[in-house]
Amino acid sequence: MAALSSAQCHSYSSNSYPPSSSNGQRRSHGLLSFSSAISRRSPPAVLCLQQSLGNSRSNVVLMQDGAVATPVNPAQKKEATIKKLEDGLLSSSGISSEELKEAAGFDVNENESSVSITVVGASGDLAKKKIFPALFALYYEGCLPKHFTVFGYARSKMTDAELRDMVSKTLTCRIDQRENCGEKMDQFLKRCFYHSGQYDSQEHFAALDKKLKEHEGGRVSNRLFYLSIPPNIFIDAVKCASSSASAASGWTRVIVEKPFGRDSESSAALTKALKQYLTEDQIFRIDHYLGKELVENLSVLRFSNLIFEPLWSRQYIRNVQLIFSEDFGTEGRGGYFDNYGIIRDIMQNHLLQILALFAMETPVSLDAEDIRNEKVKVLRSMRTLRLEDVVIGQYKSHTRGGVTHPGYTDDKTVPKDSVTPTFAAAALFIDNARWDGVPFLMKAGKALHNRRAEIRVQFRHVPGNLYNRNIGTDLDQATNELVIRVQPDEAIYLKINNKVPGLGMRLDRSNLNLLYSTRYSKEIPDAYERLLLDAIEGERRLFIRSDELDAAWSLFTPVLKELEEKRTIPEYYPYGSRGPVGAHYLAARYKVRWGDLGIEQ
Ligand SMILES: NC(=O)C1=CN([C@@H]2O[C@H](COP(=O)(O)OP(=O)(O)OC[C@H]3O[C@@H](n4cnc5c(N)ncnc54)[C@H](OP(=O)(O)O)[C@@H]3O)[C@@H](O)[C@H]2O)C=CC1
Ligand SMILES: O=C1O[C@H](COP(=O)(O)O)[C@@H](O)[C@H](O)[C@H]1O
Repeated sequence: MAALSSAQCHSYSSNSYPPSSSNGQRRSHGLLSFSSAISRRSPPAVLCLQQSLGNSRSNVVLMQDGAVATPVNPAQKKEATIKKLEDGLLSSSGISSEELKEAAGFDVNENESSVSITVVGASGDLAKKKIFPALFALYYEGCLPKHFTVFGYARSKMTDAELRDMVSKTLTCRIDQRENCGEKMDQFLKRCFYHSGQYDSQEHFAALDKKLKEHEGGRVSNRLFYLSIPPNIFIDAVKCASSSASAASGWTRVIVEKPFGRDSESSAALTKALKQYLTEDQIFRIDHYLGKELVENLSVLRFSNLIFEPLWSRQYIRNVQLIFSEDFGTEGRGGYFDNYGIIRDIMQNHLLQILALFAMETPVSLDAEDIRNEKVKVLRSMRTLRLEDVVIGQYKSHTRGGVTHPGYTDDKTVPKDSVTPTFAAAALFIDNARWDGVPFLMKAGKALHNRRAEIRVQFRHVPGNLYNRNIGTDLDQATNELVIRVQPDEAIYLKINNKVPGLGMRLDRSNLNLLYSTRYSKEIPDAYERLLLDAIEGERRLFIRSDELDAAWSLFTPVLKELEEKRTIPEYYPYGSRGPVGAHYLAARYKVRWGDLGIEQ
C-alpha cells in the first residue's frame, strides 16, 4: 500500500538510523511516519508541513506521462524543507529542530545507533531460501543502515566462516546478475556472524547478547529477531531472546513466521504467550503475501483511480475469486503440511489477507493502524465458513510423459491414511452493505497444472445491453473481468468487449493489459525484502495485528474442526491436473464460473 513505486531504496528508518546513501532515494515510509507523527501535533504545524511537502502523504510525484517518480534527492529536499521550516515556523510552534528531524525519519544520533538482525533458525530452509537472500538484496540496494550486523542463531554447530559459506552458496537472488554483485556480497558476508545455541537457553541467548554488544560498539542498539523456526519452539525462543538478548537502549522487534496456531484456541494461546514477553508493537507477524508487489498495489489501484472505486461493490461486482495454485507438491515439507493442510497453509492467511485488503472500506489514512482497523472490520463482517461451502481434495500419483509424480501420501513423512487436504475451494460472504450477497470464492491447491496466484473480479452483466445479439447466448462470458495476477508474470488486465475491426458488427473479448515486464524495466523485489525493511523501519502496515488474526481464525476454525472430526475424505485429483471437479459444482451453486479455466495470456 505504500504509494511509492518500488524505487531503489537507499532508505533510512523513521526513527532509528540515517540515510544510508548519499543519493538518498527512499521509500515513502519516512514521510508516512513523518506526516503521521506530525499530525499528532498542533494543527497549524500540520498544515504548514503538509503544504510544504505538497500536501502529500508520501514523496510520490505523478509525472506528466503518468509515471510515478520520487524527487531526485528526497533527502536533500527534505533537509531544505526542514531548513525553511526552521527559519519560519519552528520558533512559534514549539517544535524543536531535533524533534522535527526525528519525526521526518532523520536519526538525530546518526552515528550512535545500530541494527542487529538475528535469524533464529539460521540453518533452516526459510533462512537459506528467503531471509539471507532478502537481507543481501537490501544491503545491495543500500537499504540497510550504516551500522548493521546479521547474526545466525541455531543449534547446529557452525563457525562464522561456515555460516558465510552456507549463505553465499544459497544467495541466489534477483541481484545475482547485477554490477559488483560479488564485491557487495563479500562486504555483506563480512557483516554476517553465527552463534550456536539452544532455543530454550537463557544462557545461550545471554552469550549472543554479549556478542551483539561487541558489534554494536556502544551505539544505541536496535535488535530484530526473525523467528525462522518451527512453531513449537517460538515461545521458548521469544522468552530467552526477550529476557537475555533484548536491546538495552533501542528497540527490540520480533518477526514471527506462520503458522500462528492451528485454530482459534491455539492462536489465542500463542498470542497470550508472546505477550508475556513482548508488547503487540514488538510483534511482527509476517504474511509474505502482503509483501508481494501486486498485493501492495491493490490499494493504489483501488483508491487512486476514480474508475475503480465507484464500481467496487455488490452493485457492479458479481463475484470475486482468489486463486492460488502450485505445480509442485509438498515435497520436503510433508511433515509440517500434514498437521496444517491447505486451508491453514494458504487460505486462512494469504488469501484471506488479500480478500480483506480488497474488500475493506477506505481507511482514514495510510497509517498502519488505520489500515488494520479496516481490515479487522471487514473480517468481522464475514460469515463463518460452513462445511457445505467447502470442497477439499488431495493429489494422487500420476504418470505423464513417462514421468511418475508421487501422490501426497507417498511422502515418507505423511501417514499413509492421511486425509489432509492439499486442495480446497470455499465460498465466503461479507455481510455488510457493500458486499451483501457477493460470493468471494477461494481456491488453493498444490500439485496442480500451473503455478499462479491471482485475484479475479467478475462484473455484472450490462443491463439492456444493445449488443446482446452480437455477444451470443453466454452472457457470463461477455461480462467484464478484472484480473490482478500476483505471480508469476505480474499483470493487471481488464477483459472488455470490443468490436472486431471490419465492416460487420462482430464483438470479441480483448484485454486492456498492463503487463509489468513490458511496462517497467525494474525488477520486482522479493516480498521478504519489503517486509524485512518494514520491520527494521517499524512500519507495521503489512504485518498482522492480533485482532486481525483472531477474526481470521474464527472464520475458519469451525469448519476445520468439523472436517477433522468427521475425517472427511478429500476428492482425489491427479498430480498436475486442474484439481477436483467439486470446485466447479461449488462455484456453480453460486452461479459462478471460475475465471482461470481458459487459456490466458
Ligand atoms: N520453508 C518455507 O518455505 C516456509 C516456512 N515458514 C515457516 O518458517 C519457519 C521456519 O521454516 P523452515 O526454515 O522451513 O523450518 P526448518 O524445519 O528448516 O527449521 C528451521 C531450523 O529450526 C531448527 N529446528 C527444526 N526442527 C526443530 C525442532 N523440532 N526443535 C528444535 N529446533 C528445530 C533447525 O535448526 P537447528 O537444528 O540447527 O537448531 C532448523 O534448521 C516455520 O515456522 C515455518 O512454518 C513459512 C512459510 C514458508
Ligand atoms: O506460505 C507458504 O507459501 C508458499 C508459497 O509462497 P510463494 O511466495 O512461493 O507463492 C507455499 O509453497 C507454502 O506451502 C506456504 O507455507
